[in-house]
Amino acid sequence: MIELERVSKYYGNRVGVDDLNLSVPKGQILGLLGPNGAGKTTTMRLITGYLEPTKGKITIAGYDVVEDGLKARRRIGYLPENPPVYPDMSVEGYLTFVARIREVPRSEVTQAVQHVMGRLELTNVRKRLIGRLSKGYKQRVGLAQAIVHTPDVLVLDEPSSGLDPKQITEIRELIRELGKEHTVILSSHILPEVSALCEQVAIINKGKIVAVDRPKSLAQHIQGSATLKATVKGPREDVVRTVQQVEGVLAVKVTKEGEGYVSLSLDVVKGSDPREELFYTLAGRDWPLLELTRQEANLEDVFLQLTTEEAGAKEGQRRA
Ligand SMILES: Nc1ncnc2c1ncn2[C@@H]1O[C@H](COP(=O)(O)OP(=O)(O)OP(=O)(O)O)[C@@H](O)[C@H]1O
Repeated sequence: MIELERVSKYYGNRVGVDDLNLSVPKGQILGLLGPNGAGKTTTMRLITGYLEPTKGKITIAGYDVVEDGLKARRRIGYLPENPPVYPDMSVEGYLTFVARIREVPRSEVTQAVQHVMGRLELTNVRKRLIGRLSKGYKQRVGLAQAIVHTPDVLVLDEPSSGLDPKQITEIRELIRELGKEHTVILSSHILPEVSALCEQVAIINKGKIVAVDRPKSLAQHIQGSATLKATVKGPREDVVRTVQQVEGVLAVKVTKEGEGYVSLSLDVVKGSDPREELFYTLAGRDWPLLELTRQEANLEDVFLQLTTEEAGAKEGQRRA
């Protein structure tokens, strides 16, 4: 339903996105995850035809967004990061206006607006001015304007930004519902959001897609390279030096230090489990091990590993 082939967008000589390939099949919810400035908004604007790619090809339901712009755009509903809502219009008035712009046939406008207001639970506030609504309701209006012309594809840029936790839960529930009927691509820098909603995640960093997979599989990629958390009663420097020498331990970081004890976070070699050796080594030095836990990698670790230069370099060294 959404295809990007070798798409680049440069702003002058500045890279917005570089050589992106992405394919979202019908009915899927794909999350585009990346830190600030990674290129998420640029990707969204390219897909929706608001920006033209410098290079490459984008198609929506088979229509090229540049050559067949109108046909492609009819199939897209877009919720920008800051939706241009009109504060002085009523909810119903605004949605009617959008339905006309989006070329809903005249005879169907009223029904389309009623339907979408029902769907997003806006019927009770239909006469209210948008400017007087809470941020959560404004976001519902934003979603309503995106679906009023029943598009195949929904493009949602940071749909929960600026919402409180209760509103976030509500918006997520709505997006999950919408995902049953639409193909959705949403951008976010919030990991739990992406893991909770999306079947596929594309991680974008510095304009490039660095990984695409199911959230679970992404985490499994680096599983085995789990971290150990240990608290040891003993002198800081000696403990760190000794632990560093245990086979399978890659790096040691002190996370906390108290009177006579030290807490450590240990990176370990993929697939190895140095816990036993660690126990005997510390016992041999008469340093009681107060705590030892193993933490499997999660999506957050993958994200950090793929988007942090320092971590990336470290991973490179490990592989080498
Ligand atoms: N109109 C523009 N002119 C010049 N550079 C731009 C423009 N828009 C974006 N960029 C640059 O392109 C890169 C990608 O920006 P983009 O807004 O797509 O990132 P993002 O992932 O959406 O970030 P955020 O989460 O902060 O919104 C950044 O380096 C940004 O500075």
